[in-house]
Amino acid sequence: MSADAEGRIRSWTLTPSTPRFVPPPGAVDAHCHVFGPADRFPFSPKAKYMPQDAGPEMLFALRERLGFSRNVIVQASCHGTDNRATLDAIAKSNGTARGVAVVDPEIPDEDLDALDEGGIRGVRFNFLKRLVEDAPKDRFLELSRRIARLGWHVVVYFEADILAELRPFLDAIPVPVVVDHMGRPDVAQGPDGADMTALRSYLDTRPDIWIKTTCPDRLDPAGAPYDGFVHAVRPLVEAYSDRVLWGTDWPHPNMERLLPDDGVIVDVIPRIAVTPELQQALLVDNPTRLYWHEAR
Ligand SMILES: O=C(O)c1cc(C(=O)O)oc(=O)c1
Repeated sequence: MSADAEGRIRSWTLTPSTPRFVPPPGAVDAHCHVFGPADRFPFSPKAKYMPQDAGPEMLFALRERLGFSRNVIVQASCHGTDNRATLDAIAKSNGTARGVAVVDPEIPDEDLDALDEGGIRGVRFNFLKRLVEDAPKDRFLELSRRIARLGWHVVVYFEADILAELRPFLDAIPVPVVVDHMGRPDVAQGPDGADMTALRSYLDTRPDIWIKTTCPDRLDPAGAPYDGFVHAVRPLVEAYSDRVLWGTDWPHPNMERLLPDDGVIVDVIPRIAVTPELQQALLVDNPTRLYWHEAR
């Protein structure tokens, strides 16, 4: 594990390998984060982990190395509801990054407008108890109604064992829903296992539910080259090709014990999206529709 003198943890590899796969022009890393820099953007007092700085310069250098053109920066839980680090990274991107915020559900409309101006296109609701203290469903629902006027969506992060319990809440969300890391299915169950079956039946209820086919490193206990992840996820990419997204998840919050290699993670893409058409949808067309829709 890599911790510095202050106990701040590094969860990313400093020298990722260069992937063999070359993403199509305009490819979007649609799930990544920034941490700090903490001297300008301190972490939340409620943060469940204290990472080393991983700011926009590092993110954009990685993007270059991996062959991507754009980023969607998702507010990390360690920054709580203070979105300044995410907004700062978007502002430094010259229009090549958009973001997803975490906000207090009672945020005033003017503050939502300011976030929209700063490149935010959705809000994230996190249901992982190891990351956040509470997830007030009623207040989240009210907020999801209020963001409809902005054309935003909701991003939800939950684990497979609570999908059934969350269904009434999820079904009531009146804007598009993006499911982080596919709702963390047990990929070892395979493509027809209970978790994937439950996810598919949720996806089949509405055409505006999207999934991020991300995090082989988190979801495949067998590790690289992530054969179990590929086996379980490839059929999903094929069945829902117009509503799948992909991202590195850099700087891989809480993955300090395994330090995922981003180059290896990128090389999973052509194994889950096996044709140029599927790759174009996953990496370019779908994220453009969701995050750069005004530019079409
Ligand atoms: O599984 C995680 O630990 C994790 C944490 C965060 C976050 O802290 O925001 O974001 C993610 O996408 C995944």
